[in-house]
Amino acid sequence: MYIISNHFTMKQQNLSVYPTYSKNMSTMADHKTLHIAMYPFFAMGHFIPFLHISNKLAKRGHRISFLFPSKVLTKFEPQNLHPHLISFIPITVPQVDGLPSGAAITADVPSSLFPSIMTAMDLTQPIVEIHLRELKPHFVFFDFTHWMPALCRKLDIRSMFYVTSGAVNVAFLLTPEKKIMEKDDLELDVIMEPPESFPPCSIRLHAHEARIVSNNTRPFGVNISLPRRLVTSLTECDVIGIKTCTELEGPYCQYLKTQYKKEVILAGPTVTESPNLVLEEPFASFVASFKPGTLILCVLGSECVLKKDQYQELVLGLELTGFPFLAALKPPTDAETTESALPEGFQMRVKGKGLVFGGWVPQELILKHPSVGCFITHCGWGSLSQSITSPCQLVFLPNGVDQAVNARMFESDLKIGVEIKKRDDGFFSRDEVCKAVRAVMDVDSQIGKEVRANHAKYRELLLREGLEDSYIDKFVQKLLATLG
Ligand SMILES: C[C@@H]1O[C@H](OP(=O)(O)OP(=O)(O)OC[C@H]2O[C@@H](n3ccc(=O)[nH]c3=O)[C@H](O)[C@@H]2O)[C@H](O)[C@H](O)[C@H]1O
Repeated sequence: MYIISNHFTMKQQNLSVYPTYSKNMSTMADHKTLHIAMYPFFAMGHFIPFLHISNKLAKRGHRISFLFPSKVLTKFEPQNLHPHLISFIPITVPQVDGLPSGAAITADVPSSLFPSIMTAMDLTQPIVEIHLRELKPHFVFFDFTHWMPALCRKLDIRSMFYVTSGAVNVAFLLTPEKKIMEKDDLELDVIMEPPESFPPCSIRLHAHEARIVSNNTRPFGVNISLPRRLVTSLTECDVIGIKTCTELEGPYCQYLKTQYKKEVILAGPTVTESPNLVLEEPFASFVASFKPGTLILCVLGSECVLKKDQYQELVLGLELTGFPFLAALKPPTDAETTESALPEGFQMRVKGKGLVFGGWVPQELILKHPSVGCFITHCGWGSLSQSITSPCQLVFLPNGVDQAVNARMFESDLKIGVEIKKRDDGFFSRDEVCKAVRAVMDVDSQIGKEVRANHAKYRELLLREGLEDSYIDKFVQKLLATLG
């Protein structure tokens, strides 16, 4: 049972935040200018891609009303490149029993509390309805709020499930053919293998990853598991949008279109036009102190928190490589601080050539720095999108199951990087960390040459002049076509 500590009425919702543009901007008569409301799951890995697409659409004159939990709204203002077209609408999120006060997004809590973040978001449904009735957008872009399509139908608004995690993992795990909805106790080998009519690939899940999927039946938010929530969203939305491109995931997008019998619109790789920010201290001088192409950057997304033993294997593996490194790792679940989590004497040994940072680092900016020679990523789609267009070598260390599917595709299909090998129980050692890094950093080895050549090919493909624009233009045309 969840305690809702605030009762919301129209007057309590600060409706004066709406942009002062004339209402008829969103009349159907004017088909050239769309008005889109955005409401992504309360997580950095969702906010960031929704903001990217908002900037791309606003650049073409479309209006965006971005609904944000009031507590985090100001954090994103610097990334609003078109404030005259993108309005941030603060949403007062009910306090949920068990969530630390002040916690608003997944990055604020351990993964065990992610379901409560979802519950808080589910409880905003009445507030969201009030705003949508007032805003009257053409579309709502959403992802984890499976109740959004029904709410939109009631208000004569179109709904798009905007998938920020890439297509392959949704296609591998969440289609009717996979039957993940029907049976909670799917056999492991059914989960490990691609569905029957899945595009040819060498993607397979390991047993320890399949066990995570088969156990994923607990409620994620109010009375529904995450898989059921996502399949419901995919089934009931009017149109599916995906932050990807055919050059990377064409066959999987086609498969999703066949499975869900609806339009699948691709936004392209949406390489970010990050505001021209400059790398600041303490990172700027540390990163600049190394020769080009020698620094290992290790960032495991906004949510991953390792256990202390894995945390230590990872940092000791970085030390073993002999390369300088910068690792952004949240302190492990069973340790209070970074200092107490690091192995005895480690910080003295690596002083000046290794830095373990316990908080948020400007990943995109650091990735652009010439010192960076290798990026160890957890394979969240946002980080993978950035990694493909970066010149450095890639090592994959997936944490979640969708990240594991992404890692398999990038290593065994695209062949642009190497995944750190894990034991059958999912544990990885310092030696495996070192082996994977050295493999991609060795310009003379067969694997080193192969990943460099393939990575360069995809990087050139995705950075091709006009590619981004052609995807977004087509994206808008298909949105307009959906309005009929
Ligand atoms: C869709 C969902 O995104 C989630 O988000 P998560 O944050 O883990 O990963 P990214 O998508 O890489 O998003 C992370 C985003 O945060 C940025 N960043 C992160 C850490 C840091 O210290 N500094 C940064 O700048 C990074 O550059 C990227 O833009 C999960 O992956 C989930 O598997 C996936 O389905």
